[in-house]
Amino acid sequence: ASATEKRRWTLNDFDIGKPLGRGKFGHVYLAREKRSNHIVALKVLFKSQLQQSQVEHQLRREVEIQSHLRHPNILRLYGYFYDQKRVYLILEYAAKGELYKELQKCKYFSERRAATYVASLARALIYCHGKHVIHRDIKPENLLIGAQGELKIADFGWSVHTFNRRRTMCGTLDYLPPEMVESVEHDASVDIWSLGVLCYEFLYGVPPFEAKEHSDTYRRIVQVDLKFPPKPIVSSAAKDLISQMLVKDSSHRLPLHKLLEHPWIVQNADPSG
Ligand SMILES: O=C(O)c1cc(-c2cccc(F)c2)nc2ccccc12
Ligand SMILES: [Mg+2]
Repeated sequence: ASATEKRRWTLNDFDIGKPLGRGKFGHVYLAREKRSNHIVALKVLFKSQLQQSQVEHQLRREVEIQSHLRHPNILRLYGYFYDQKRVYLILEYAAKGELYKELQKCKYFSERRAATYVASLARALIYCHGKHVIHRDIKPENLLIGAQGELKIADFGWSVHTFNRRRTMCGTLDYLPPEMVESVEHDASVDIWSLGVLCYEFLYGVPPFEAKEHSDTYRRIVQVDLKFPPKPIVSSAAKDLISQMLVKDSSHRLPLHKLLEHPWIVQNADPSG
């Protein structure tokens, strides 16, 4: 049987290593599965916290979705188990860590690096949409970097159909498309919008509709108040792609398969992704 296939896991199956980070509901640790020596990331969530925030059903559903997705640019969920106080998620270990830290360090990315990331995310989203999974939470905090520098979508904010109002209350609005900030029904094209926001942030170092107050960000999103600063210098091909994704009418956003044929992606993205 493969090292990480469906089994009844317990904490004794793992040697626990250094903490990799902390989230709202608990910590993530480096861990090694004893039988296979397979290195994983073990996410430890406190049941009390999950109950307080009333997210246990969302977590179950997202774990269900995540465990069935298989794509090089989507972080694997190998399994889960729980004890009296905690829920443990057995996750793929992304050796080069969090993308948002890399973006903070570099300030912004080269056009080749940005295009390579955007193309790999587009392929991952085409895969998800093909399985009727809408991500809805594409932002730097939810992206990790694998050992070969490849991007991995790492968030459990996945959901198939429900719209979690609470999420928009506490999370940043920056990445939400008009139809979500206006709380009208939405479809897979919300991910095209968020990918456009991400592409802008990769190239300029800040998201396009950033403002001091939530209310100003809200207004800039619904008005699609898109401006390209003079610095850093960005090619018109990149601006053209972003302008075709950040379109208010969701049915007029550039479809993801067309994105992969856009000149800026074809000329700049590293095919290996
Ligand atoms: O005590 C439980 O049965 C329990 C199970 C799970 C759970 C079960 C499968 C997958 C998953 F992600 C989480 N989550 C919880 C969250 C709060 C309190 C209790 C639980
Ligand atoms: Mg998240």
